[in-house]
Amino acid sequence: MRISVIGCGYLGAVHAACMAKLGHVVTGFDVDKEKIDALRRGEAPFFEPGLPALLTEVMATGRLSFSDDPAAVAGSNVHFVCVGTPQVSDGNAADMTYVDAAVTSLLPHLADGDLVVGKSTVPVGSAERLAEQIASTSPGATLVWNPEFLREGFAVKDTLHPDRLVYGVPEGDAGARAVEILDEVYAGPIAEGTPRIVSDYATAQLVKVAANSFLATKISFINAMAELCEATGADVTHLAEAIGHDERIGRRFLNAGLGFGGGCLPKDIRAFMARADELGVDQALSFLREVDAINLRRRSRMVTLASEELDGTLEGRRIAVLGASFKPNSDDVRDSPALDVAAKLRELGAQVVVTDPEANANAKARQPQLVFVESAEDAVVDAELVLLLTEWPEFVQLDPVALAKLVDSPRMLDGRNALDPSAWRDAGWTYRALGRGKH
Ligand SMILES: NC(=O)C1=CN([C@@H]2O[C@H](COP(=O)(O)OP(=O)(O)OC[C@H]3O[C@@H](n4cnc5c(N)ncnc54)[C@H](O)[C@@H]3O)[C@@H](O)[C@H]2O)C=CC1
Ligand SMILES: O=C(O)[C@H]1O[C@H](OP(=O)(O)OP(=O)(O)OC[C@H]2O[C@@H](n3ccc(=O)[nH]c3=O)[C@H](O)[C@@H]2O)[C@H](O)[C@@H](O)[C@@H]1O
Repeated sequence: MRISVIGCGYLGAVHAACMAKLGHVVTGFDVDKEKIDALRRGEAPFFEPGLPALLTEVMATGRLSFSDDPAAVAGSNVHFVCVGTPQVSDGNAADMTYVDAAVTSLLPHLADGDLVVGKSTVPVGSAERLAEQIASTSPGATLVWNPEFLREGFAVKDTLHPDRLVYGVPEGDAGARAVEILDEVYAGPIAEGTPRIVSDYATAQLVKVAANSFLATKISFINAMAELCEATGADVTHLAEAIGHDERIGRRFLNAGLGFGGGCLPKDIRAFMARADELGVDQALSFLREVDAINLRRRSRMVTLASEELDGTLEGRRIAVLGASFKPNSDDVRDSPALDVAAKLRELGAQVVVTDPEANANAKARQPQLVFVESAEDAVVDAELVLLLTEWPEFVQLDPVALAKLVDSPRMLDGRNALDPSAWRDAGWTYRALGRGKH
């Protein structure tokens, strides 16, 4: 198959490389020339484990190329739309300008029989609108909605071996033909037994936001329990373990702490609420307002705990922050809880020194007033308080005995319930964590 991928960010660059790995001939197009130049050199423009090696491997086959020229997509038969859908600056809705621009730039290059495959996360109803637009200029082309469920940090594995495939197709022959073509595109995962669900446009678009809403709700549920644990002296990590043994509940996504961030869960639940509002069914999703509120409360709780640890005075106090990315194994700082807390502490007068194994540069671009250093050891020198805000393995494995010698006062606030409290206490630290014991 000849495939084009429009938008080569966290989703698109991985998708393009994985499609080439599956044996297709792929052209990646992005309007960001710097990103395209890096990809052309075989360099991943962001940190994603496994992507650099995959790029090297598939570019050597000659099956993968990149361009910043929209005309480069001509000649491909399947066009994946992978551009961003961030939150609008003045509200909660998804900003559809990038998707609209991508489809508009694609239209002049579409041929009869081509498939346009939407992968971006969009408000339900977008596919129907875009299908009409495509039909008005290229009636021989068909739109499919094929949402993506990959996780950053596992993006290559999740794309090559997805846990399910969802196709939203139009009715009739065009839909049936679209299914056949997509089955050919995903022949590799399908041969491995990946389940595939074929449905209509509306369902396919809703599946994506429903999945992210469920995940966000699960995290906020355990963080609500963490609030109860803080009020009662209970331990949320034991609670999560105990309820997680019930297979109907499951242990995954029950890690209490600073809550969810990133370029997806927060903006997706807000955009979903905004869309429900437009559809007149806002009450159906009113619980997501609470999910969002619980999530944001964890960040302010962390700031309060930091202040309490320092006897109510943040002004001029030296605080080390371990972690800036929204989760480990990613350099993504979009809506990062860690960076948010670090910025707030600085705003309140603390001298904050931040370190992250991969996200320092991205974090500095967003919060240039913060001080960034290269290692945890550098960050904690003379610190009166250390905050673990992103549970990178290198932070979780830090030696509390060695670190105690570098700090001014051995006080640890664990924002991710990632450390072994007794190891830190035995090394002379005051250890506190979100949702663990009475604060
Ligand atoms: N990042 C993730 O883990 C996942 C993201 N998604 C969804 O995928 C979409 C993309 O997300 P990310 O890759 O994270 O965003 P991103 O911001 O990393 O990448 C978007 C890319 O699109 C490019 N772009 C913008 N307008 C364009 C145009 N008109 N033509 C060509 N390229 C254009 C940008 O330059 C950028 O490189 C979003 O809707 C997101 O919700 C879905 C599943 C996973
Ligand atoms: O739509 C998307 O873009 C993607 O969003 C999430 O993936 P991702 O944002 O990469 O990261 P997650 O692993 O879901 O973590 C999201 C946030 O939740 C937090 N989290 C996760 C799990 C948990 O138990 N507790 C918790 O606080 C993480 O620290 C992180 O800040 C979904 O997991 C993917 O399935 C989806 O495709």
